[in-house]
Amino acid sequence: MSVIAAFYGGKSILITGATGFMGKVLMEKLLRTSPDLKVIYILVRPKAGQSLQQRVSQMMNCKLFEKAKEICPNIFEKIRPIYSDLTKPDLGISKEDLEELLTHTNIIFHCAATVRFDDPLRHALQLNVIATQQLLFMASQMLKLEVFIHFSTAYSNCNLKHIDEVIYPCSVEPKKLIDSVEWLDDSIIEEITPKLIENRPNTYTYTKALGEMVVYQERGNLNIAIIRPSIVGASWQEPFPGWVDNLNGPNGLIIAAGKGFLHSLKATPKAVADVVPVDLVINLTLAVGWHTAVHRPKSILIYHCTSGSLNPCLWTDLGFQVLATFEKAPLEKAFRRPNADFTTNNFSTYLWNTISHMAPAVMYDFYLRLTGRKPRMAKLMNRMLKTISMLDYFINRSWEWSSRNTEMLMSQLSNEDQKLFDFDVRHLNWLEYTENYCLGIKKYLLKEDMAGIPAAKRHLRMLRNIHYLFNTVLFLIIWRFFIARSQMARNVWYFVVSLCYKFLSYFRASSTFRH
Ligand SMILES: CCCCCCCCCCCCCCCCCCCC(=O)SCCNC(=O)CCNC(=O)[C@H](O)C(C)(C)COP(=O)(O)OP(=O)(O)OC[C@H]1O[C@@H](n2cnc3c(N)ncnc32)[C@H](O)[C@@H]1OP(=O)(O)O
Ligand SMILES: NC(=O)C1=CN([C@@H]2O[C@H](COP(=O)(O)OP(=O)(O)OC[C@H]3O[C@@H](n4cnc5c(N)ncnc54)[C@H](OP(=O)(O)O)[C@@H]3O)[C@@H](O)[C@H]2O)C=CC1
Repeated sequence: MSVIAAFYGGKSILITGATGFMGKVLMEKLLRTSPDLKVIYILVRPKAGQSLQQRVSQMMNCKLFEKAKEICPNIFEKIRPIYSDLTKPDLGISKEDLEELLTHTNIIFHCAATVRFDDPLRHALQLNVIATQQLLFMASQMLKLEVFIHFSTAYSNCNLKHIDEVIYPCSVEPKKLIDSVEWLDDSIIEEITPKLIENRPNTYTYTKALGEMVVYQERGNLNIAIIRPSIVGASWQEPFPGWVDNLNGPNGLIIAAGKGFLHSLKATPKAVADVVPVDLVINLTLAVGWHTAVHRPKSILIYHCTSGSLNPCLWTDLGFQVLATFEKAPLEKAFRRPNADFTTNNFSTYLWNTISHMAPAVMYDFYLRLTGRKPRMAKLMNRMLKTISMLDYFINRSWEWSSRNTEMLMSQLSNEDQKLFDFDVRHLNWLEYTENYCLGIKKYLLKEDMAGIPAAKRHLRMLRNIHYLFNTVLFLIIWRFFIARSQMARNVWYFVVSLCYKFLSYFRASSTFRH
């Protein structure tokens, strides 16, 4: 019997961010491996015109939960959605719901956050810091709470090269900042944001660092652990390979490469793609929850969940594996043939952005206009270039994360738990993982049918022919232009034509001779 699975049996578990990428996988694994858990409270806000119940049933009816439903048939009874908006006072939770949570909750997994890189500081602070503070306050009143697991990111201290499993001090006290933004005007906050985040690239990494500090300062007697994953990618094995449902991290650019939008990307040749599969992160999280509750460490332990030091994969290798997969299983309705390369300096990046991104988009928009349709490609390209500029910082640098706590935990698991909750990234085969990742994007994110692959391949062949035709016509036009204007070009042209003629005559003569 798995010790970890048994630990979650009979427990009342509170998850924030359960409708997010990691939250769903966490919930799925809990229901599949500990179907005898008592209840999972999930804090949800209504969204896109859907009520709480509608959102939750739509989520639970997705393919991700199919296996869990077989093992835990009464899955809907195990989930108790609770209305909450984390940006509201007291997290927007009603008095009755709060009472229930305070009385019953045994375990908290705090996943909710804004992960946008361009969020205004006020909003990022509200979700990643103030909501965490409020949740800690609520946790401190819980009668049966055994453990509080906080999700941070390995990049919360990306201003450092080597990052240890410790909480680093922030230059501004989180509480002082929270007080200040209450009365500061939005325009002033925007002005001081670059000064506050200093050498971090965005408000996300900055507020995640502040969030950790708040956890440390307001820990009281709570039994807390912090998980710091790097870039979380599609599932590796569970509940099936390749599951992914959003455009974050590398996903958007993988699609852009597969659809033929992305043709060049600046990446330092030796920079490591520190991607970790979502199921591996969740396995570590559940192991940490068990360990922290049972062993009650004296201080807050931080667990890095990264791949670079134990099983590194470079962005360049990952990129070429992505292209190789889309060669075998192309995405439907590609704009151009997937054929991308990495650039290493700003000049070549600018050049290729102009030639292979903006120029085809502008030409295609011209064609759309000519055929009476609305141009849209240049807008899409600009959006992709904006995304690339936001991710540039992470693709062109490498970090070292120590992982002593994660390794210590691995050594404490039983043989069965090491298999059921495998978080050893050394077991990952990158080639196989990347292939499943791309196929997962095709199937689960873009909802493309694998039966459409022959048609997608035909479409790519047609694009290749258009490409050759276009290049030939372009060459002839340019050449005609030169010939008309320069004697030198005409001389070269006559020389080449006479050479070809002599070559052909020689071949014809030698083949006649042989017969
Ligand atoms: C040469 C071969 C290449 C082969 C491929 C190689 C791939 C290499 C990829 C390298 C990626 C490196 C990634 C590093 C990430 C480090 C992460 C640190 C880890 C974390 O802790 S947090 C989790 C990560 N968080 C994110 O990734 C969020 C990033 N996104 C944003 O902040 C915003 O979305 C962004 C980029 C600022 C764009 O904002 P905006 O322009 O306002 O657009 P919207 O988000 O509102 O969306 C509008 C529209 O675009 C679609 N969308 C959203 N995101 C993407 C995306 N990444 N790519 C493409 N399209 C995207 C979205 O669905 C919307 O569509 P609509 O139809 O609704 O308009
Ligand atoms: N994905 C990654 O690559 C990494 C993620 N992390 C961390 O892991 C955690 C989970 O990330 P991930 O699952 O990817 O993020 P998602 O963006 O997929 O999910 C965020 C979750 O937070 C919820 N949320 C956001 N705002 C509110 C609000 N105002 N009220 C209530 N709920 C809200 C969202 O709810 P709704 O559905 O209503 O929007 C959603 O459930 C985060 O803490 C993140 O910092 C760390 C490293 C890497």
